[in-house]
Amino acid sequence: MQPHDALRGFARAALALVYPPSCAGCGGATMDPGALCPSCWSSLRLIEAPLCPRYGTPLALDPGIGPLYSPRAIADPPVFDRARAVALYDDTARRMVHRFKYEDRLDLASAMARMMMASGRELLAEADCVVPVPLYRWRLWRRRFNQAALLARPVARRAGLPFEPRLLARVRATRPQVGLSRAGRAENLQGAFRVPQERRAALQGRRVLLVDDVTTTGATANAAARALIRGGAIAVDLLTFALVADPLG
Ligand SMILES: O=P(O)(O)OC[C@H]1O[C@@H](O)[C@H](O)[C@@H]1O
Repeated sequence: MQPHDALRGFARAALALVYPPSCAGCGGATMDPGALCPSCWSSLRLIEAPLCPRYGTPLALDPGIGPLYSPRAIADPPVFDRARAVALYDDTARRMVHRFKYEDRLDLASAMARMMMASGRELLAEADCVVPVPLYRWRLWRRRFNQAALLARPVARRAGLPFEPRLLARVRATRPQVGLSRAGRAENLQGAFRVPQERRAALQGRRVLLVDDVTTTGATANAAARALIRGGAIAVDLLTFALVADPLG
C-alpha cells in the first residue's frame, strides 16, 4: 500500500466519524458516504439518450436520422454549445442538491462529481479547462463555499484538466434566481460576469467546460458563457448535476 493510499483511507475513516454514511437523498443509513439508498437510487431520474445535443434535455424518441434538436434549441439556441446533466431536478436530485447546498453536506460533492463525469464524458474529452460558475463575493461570504467550485474541482482533477476558478468573475450582485420568471432570470444576470483583464491571455482559444449545480432556464450559464466568449474562449460547454426539465414559461 502506498503512503498516500493509507492517508486517504485514514481521511475517509475520519470523515465517516464526522458524517456517518447516510443516503444523499433521504438521509437513511447507507454503507458508503455519498451513496443513495435503493429507494432513492431507483427514483433518481437519470438523463439518458436520446438527448437534445444543445440543451441536453431528454427527447421522447430517436428517429435514427442523426442529431435531433429540441424545439427550444432551434427557437432559442443557447450561447453555450452543449449542456449535459446527470438527472432531472425532481424528488431525489432536488433533495441531494438541497442537502449539499443549503444543509452544508459538502461530503456529497465527490459522489455528485463522479456522476457528472459520466454524464459529461463527451464534453470533458474536448475541454481545455474547467471553470465553475462564480458567486458574488457577498453570497460566497454568507454561504462560505461555492457549490459549483466544489463540484468542478473534483471533476477537473479526475479528468486531468486544469481547474480555473479565476478565469471568470461575478462582478455584480444579483437576486437569487429562485422565484424569477424566465425573462426575469435573464435580465437578472445581465452584465453579472466578466473575465478579469489580467486573465484574458490565459483564456484565449480555450474550450471551457463551465460547471454549476443546477440548470433551470439556462440564464446563468448563458450569461457566464457570453462573458467567457467575449473574454477569448473559443467555445463553452455546460455540465451540471441537475436539469429542470420543464423550466418556467
Ligand atoms: O439561471 P437558471 O438556469 O435559470 O438557474 C440556475 C441557477 O440558479 C441557481 O439556483 C443555481 O445554482 C444556478 O446557478
